Amino acid sequence: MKEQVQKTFEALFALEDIREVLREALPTGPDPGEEQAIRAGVARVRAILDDLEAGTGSPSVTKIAGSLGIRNREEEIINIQPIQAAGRLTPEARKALIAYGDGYSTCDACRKPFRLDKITKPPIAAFHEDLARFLNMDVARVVSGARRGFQAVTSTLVGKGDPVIVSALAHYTEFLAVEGAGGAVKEVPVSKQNLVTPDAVAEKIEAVLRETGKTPALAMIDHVDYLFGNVHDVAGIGKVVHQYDIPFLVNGAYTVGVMPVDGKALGADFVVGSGHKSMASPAPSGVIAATAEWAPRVFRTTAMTGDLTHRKFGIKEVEMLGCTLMGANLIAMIASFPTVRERTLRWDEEVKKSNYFIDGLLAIEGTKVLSEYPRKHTLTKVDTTGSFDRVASTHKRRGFFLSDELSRRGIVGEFAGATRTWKLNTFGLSWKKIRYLTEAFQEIAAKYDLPLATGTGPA
Ligand SMILES: Cc1ncc(COP(=O)(O)O)c(C=O)c1O
Repeated sequence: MKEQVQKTFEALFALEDIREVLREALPTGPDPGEEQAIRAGVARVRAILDDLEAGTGSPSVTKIAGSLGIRNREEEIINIQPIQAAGRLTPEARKALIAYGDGYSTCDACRKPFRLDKITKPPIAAFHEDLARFLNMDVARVVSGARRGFQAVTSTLVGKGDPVIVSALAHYTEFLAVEGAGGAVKEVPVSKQNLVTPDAVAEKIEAVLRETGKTPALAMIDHVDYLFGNVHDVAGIGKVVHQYDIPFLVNGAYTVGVMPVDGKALGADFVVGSGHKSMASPAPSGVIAATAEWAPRVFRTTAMTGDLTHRKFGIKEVEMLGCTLMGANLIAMIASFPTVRERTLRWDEEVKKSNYFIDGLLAIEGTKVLSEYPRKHTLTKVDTTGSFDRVASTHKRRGFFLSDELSRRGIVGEFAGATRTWKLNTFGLSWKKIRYLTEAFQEIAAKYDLPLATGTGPA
């Protein structure tokens, strides 16, 4: 059924393509080139059909999305929204959403042993193995968001009153996961550069030991934090926490799916990633991976039986509530995976683009970068109080003037009216778009007489 629906969609869009091609190819009036034009048209139609048959082809997802009233935003605009950048879907994922939208669409061929990660058709089992390999971990599961990964680990390892090490830049969902398990967060302060250092982690552990007499049940550190997009020395921190025999969770919400992440090299016992944030997947989706040492605990199967019926559910994993990411979200995640895996290898280029843009922004006098600089990530916090915000104070649109100017140039994603200290993300923008973006900001600066400085560094 699913395949039929997809085929019908494709056929419809192919027809539309054909019509467009013919419209272009056929001249409106009598024309000596008519026959040639028709031939060219037919050749293009044939190419479209060939593509279709080969499954490589052109029934563009933009059109599918368009027919459903969904705009394919990124084709028309430049989006610098800080948290969406690496979650945007691939065309393959968009197709998968349509084909697998029905409820339990992934479960048609669920056979013994009845569990999502064991399904071979579609190849969900193989995807789990790919995911573990991708992160250089031993076992992986999909979850509905990074937060459910944190929760699985805290619920397994953290008991009432247990201290848990997090950083002062930890995401709120880590706090909630600790709270849900009855634990107590112990925050590691950050350095002047807003970095979490191994030394600071060691000091905090010592302080916790002194104050509570307890070894922390878990350390959870964000590989890249959500506030500054700074890259923290998680490998160094991993070494420290292991000296105290504390299990270590690396929160890769901003790294898994955009840059290479080698869990074992980081000393991670658990790596958690966010599908909708960084793996070109729909929300909610995410991943949790564990080492062979910890997997049996966090992915333990149920021992529960019914007291009346004595039913058993053997293979179902307690923390995963049996099965997790069923249906379209999972298949879309799988559909994006080849692209995601490949793009992590081009991370250096993403960082170069990020620095190119930030340098261009810093060239506008009064602008500062609050994140570490040069940039090591594409998520950056900037301070434009001394530049664009000076214009806002006298402009009749106040703080909205910058958003107005940007949207006139096809740039969206900043929080309109909240552009004093603010975050943006350049991930996935082509060099052409990066240059355009840089010029657009400088053009706006020039329009309002904000001078361009040379050799500007960070704050
Ligand atoms: C650093 C960080 N960790 C975790 C999360 C939660 O991720 P998810 O929405 O996948 O649960 C977010 C995003 O909201 C985040 O920015």
